[in-house]
Amino acid sequence: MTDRRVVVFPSSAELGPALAELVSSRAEKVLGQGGSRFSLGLSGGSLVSMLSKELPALPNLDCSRWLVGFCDERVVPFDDPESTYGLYKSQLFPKLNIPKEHILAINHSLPVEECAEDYAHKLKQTFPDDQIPMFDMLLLGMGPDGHTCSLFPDHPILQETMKTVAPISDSPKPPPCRVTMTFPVVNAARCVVFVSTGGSKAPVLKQVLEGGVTPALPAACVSPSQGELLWLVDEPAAAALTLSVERPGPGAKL
Ligand SMILES: O=C(O)[C@H](O)[C@@H](O)[C@H](O)[C@H](O)COP(=O)(O)O
Repeated sequence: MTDRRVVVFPSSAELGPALAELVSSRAEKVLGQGGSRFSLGLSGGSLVSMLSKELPALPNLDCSRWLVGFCDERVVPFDDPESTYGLYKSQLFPKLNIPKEHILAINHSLPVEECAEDYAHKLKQTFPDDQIPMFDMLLLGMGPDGHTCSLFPDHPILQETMKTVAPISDSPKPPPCRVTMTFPVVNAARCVVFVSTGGSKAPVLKQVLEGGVTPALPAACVSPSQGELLWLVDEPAAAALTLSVERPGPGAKL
């Protein structure tokens, strides 16, 4: 059973710096324990602006041994405002010293099926010793329907067990063509961190964390088999929760 922590912050103004500190401290830990790199999976949504503001604000952050991939991606050109890679490329990457060749982007010019295969191949090459690519940390968001990555409720790819990356050409949320890590990859990660803020997430957060919905929503199926699971949320998102949560004081380390 995954050790799950639910950590509530007054608002995203307090959550953002704590998230950046968490990512940085886990990177230091992995690299300090002899790891040759720190592998991090990014998601889109509000994480883009939060990370772009808070990571560069950390003093002396050295990302030269970070390896960055994407938990899911929209199959659109990088200069399309819908491209998650494109957003990070303009907002975050110029502010960090991640070597360009350590950023795993999709090949958006391929048809969606081939794009998924190509991205799966890149993961295989990047994690040659892992049967399933094992990221040190994945950062995830959750939609109001309970989706995470591009794993949407009731979609057949929720059952995928063979592929590490799946194509989707009928996403209920536009754009329709996407590629996404599958549950086997998400649940192989050493640490998964969800970030969810705002009162519009309160009902779905309660369903995901406290159960009661059958079949379980995609975000509720994230349960790293050997890793940690953290939910970082703000008070408005946590408003309906009755389970016990952590409320760290200012500057507390996670
Ligand atoms: O590809 C997408 O459609 C989005 O990236 C989406 O999956 C997002 O991550 C969630 O909806 C959470 O969004 P927020 O971070 O804004 O809550």
